[in-house]
Amino acid sequence: MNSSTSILKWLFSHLRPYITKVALALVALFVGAMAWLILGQGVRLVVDQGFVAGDETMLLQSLLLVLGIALIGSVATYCRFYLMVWLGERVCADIRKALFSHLVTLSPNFYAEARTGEVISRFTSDTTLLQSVVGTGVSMALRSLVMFIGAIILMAITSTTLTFYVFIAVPVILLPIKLLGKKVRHFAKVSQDDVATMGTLIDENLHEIHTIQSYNHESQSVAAFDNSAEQIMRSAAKRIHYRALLIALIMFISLSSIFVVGWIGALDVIAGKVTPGELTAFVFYAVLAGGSIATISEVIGDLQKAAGASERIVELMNTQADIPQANKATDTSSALLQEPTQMAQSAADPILSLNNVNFSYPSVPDKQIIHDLSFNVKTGQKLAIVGHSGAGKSTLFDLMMRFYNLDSGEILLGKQKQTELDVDTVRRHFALVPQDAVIFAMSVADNIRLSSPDASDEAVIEAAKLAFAHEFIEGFVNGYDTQLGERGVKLSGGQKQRIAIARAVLAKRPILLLDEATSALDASSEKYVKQALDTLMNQTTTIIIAHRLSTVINADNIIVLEHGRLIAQGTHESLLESSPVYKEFVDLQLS
Ligand SMILES: Nc1ncnc2c1ncn2[C@@H]1O[C@H](COP(=O)(O)OP(=O)(O)OP(=O)(O)O)[C@@H](O)[C@H]1O
Repeated sequence: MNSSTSILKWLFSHLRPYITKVALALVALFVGAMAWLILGQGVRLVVDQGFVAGDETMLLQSLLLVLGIALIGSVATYCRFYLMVWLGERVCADIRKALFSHLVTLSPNFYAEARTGEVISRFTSDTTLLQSVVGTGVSMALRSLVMFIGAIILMAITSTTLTFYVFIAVPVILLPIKLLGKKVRHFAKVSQDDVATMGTLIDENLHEIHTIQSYNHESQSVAAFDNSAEQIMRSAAKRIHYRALLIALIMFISLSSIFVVGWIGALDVIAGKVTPGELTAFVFYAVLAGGSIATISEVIGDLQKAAGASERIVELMNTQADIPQANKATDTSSALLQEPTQMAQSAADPILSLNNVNFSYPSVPDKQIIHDLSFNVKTGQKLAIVGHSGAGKSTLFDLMMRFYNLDSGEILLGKQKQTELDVDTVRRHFALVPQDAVIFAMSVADNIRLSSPDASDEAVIEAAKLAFAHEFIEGFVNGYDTQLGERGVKLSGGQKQRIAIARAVLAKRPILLLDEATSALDASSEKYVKQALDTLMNQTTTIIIAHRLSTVINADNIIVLEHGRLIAQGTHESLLESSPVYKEFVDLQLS
C-alpha cells in the first residue's frame, strides 16, 4: 500500500505543472456526471407531467429540457475526454523525456547487466500503458465513481425500499466480476508475456537475417515463430473465454435484478406508492449505477497494471549512475582542454599516466582483470598496446574514459587526477575510433558531426578530407546529405571506418584512442584507412590497440599485456630482442 501511495505521489507530481488543465478536466467531469444524473429527473418529468398527465405542452417542454441537459452533458464529456487524454499524453511525454535523459547517463555496465531489450520494453510499453491509463482509465474511473455515488443517492431519494432491494442484488453482480476478473487478468498477463517473447524472436531473427539465411535456417525460424504465435493464440483463447463469460453473466444478472426490482416497483406503482415517472427514473439510475460499477471493476485491473508499470519506471529512474561525480566542487576545466597556445603542457610531460591501477568488473568482483598497471604516454607520442585476446586492452580504454571506477591506483590526465574531474570533462579528452565503426541512421554529415554538434559544414568537409572520406562521400547522389540506413547498411566496412575517423578528426581532442580493426579490408580500402589513420595519429597523442605489424613498428612505445599485467615495454626493435612473449606475438599475430 505504501508503494502505491508513493507511486500515486510520483504520478501527481508530474500532473502538477498542468494543474489548471487538471482542474478544468475535473470541473468537466462533475458537470458531465451531474448532467447525466439530472437527466433522470428530466425523464421523470416527461413521464409524469407529460406522458401520464396527457399534457402535450408539458411533454414538449420536458423533452426540450431533457435535450438541453443532454447537450450540456455532451459538451462536458467532450471537454473531459479531451483534457484527460491530453493530460495522459503530456505526462507520458514528460516521463519519457525524463527517463531517456536519465538512461543516457547510465554506464555501459548497467546495460550489460540489465539487458538493453528489457530496458527498451520498459521504456516503450510501460510508458504507453501509463499514458492510456492516465488518459482514459483514470477519467473513466472518476466519472463512474461520481455517477455511482450520485445515482445511489438519487435512487435512495426516489425510493428507499427499491434501493434496499438493489443493494441485495449488488453482491450477486460483484461476485462473478471478482472471480472471473481475476482469471481474465491472469490470462491477459500470460498473453503479454507471450507477446514479449515473440518480440524478442522477431528482433533476433530479422536483425541477424544474414546469418539466418546463410545457414538456411529460415524454416526453423518460421517454425519457432509459428509456435510462438500459436502460444499467444492459446492463452488469448482462454482470456477471451473468461471475458465473454464475464460479460454475459453481468448482463444476465444485472438485467434480471433490474427486472425483479422493476416488477416490485411496478407493483408499487399499481398500489399508488410511487409514480410511473419515479419508477422510470429509478430504473434509469439503477442502470447508471450498475454500468458505473462494471466500468470501475474493469478499470481497476488497468489501474493495477499501471501501478506496476509506474513502479518499474520509478525503479529505472532511481538507478544511480555508477560513476560518481568528483567529490570536490565539480571541476569542468582541465589544463589539457585549453587552447594550445595557453597549454602549459610540454612534449616531455606525460599527458596520461596510470599509476598502480587494479581493476575488476563490478559484476565479477573476484576476477581481477588489471593488475598493478603503471605506464604513461607523453604528449604527441604513439603508444601501442599488444596482448592476446582477453588480456584487458579494451578494458583499459574504458578505464581511461572512466566508464568504471578503479579498485585502487590512479589515472592522471596531465597533472590532474581523473577522479577530480567531472566525468564529461574526462571524456572530452578522448576521441575513440572503435574496432567496429558505429554508424547511426542519419545523414553522412550528421554522422561525422556526432563528435562536435556545432561544427560548420566546412569543418565537417575538412575532417572528411583528412579521413580520406571526402571522395567517396562526394560520389553519393546526395553527397553529405545522404541518409545512412540503420546500422549503416549502405556503406562498406572501409567507408564506415573512414567516417568514424572523420568523426574523431572533427572532435579535435587531445588523445586519440584507436582500436585497430582485426578484420581485413580489401587492399584499396586498407590503403585509404591507413592513410587516414596516419594523418590523425600525426596530429595527436595516440593510444592504439594494435593488431598489425606496421602499426607497432611505427609506434614510439609499445606495452605488452598478459592477463592484465604489463610484462614488457619498449620499441619494436628493443622488444624483439628483450621479450620472447612479444617476439612470439609478432610471429603469431602480426606477421
Ligand atoms: N562487462 C564485463 N563484465 C565482466 N567481465 C568482462 C566485461 N568485459 C570484459 N570482461 C572480461 O575482461 C577480460 C578482458 O577483456 P577485454 O575486452 O578488455 O580484452 P581485450 O584484450 O580487449 O580482448 P580482445 O582483443 O579480444 O578485444 C576478459 O576476460 C573479459 O571476459
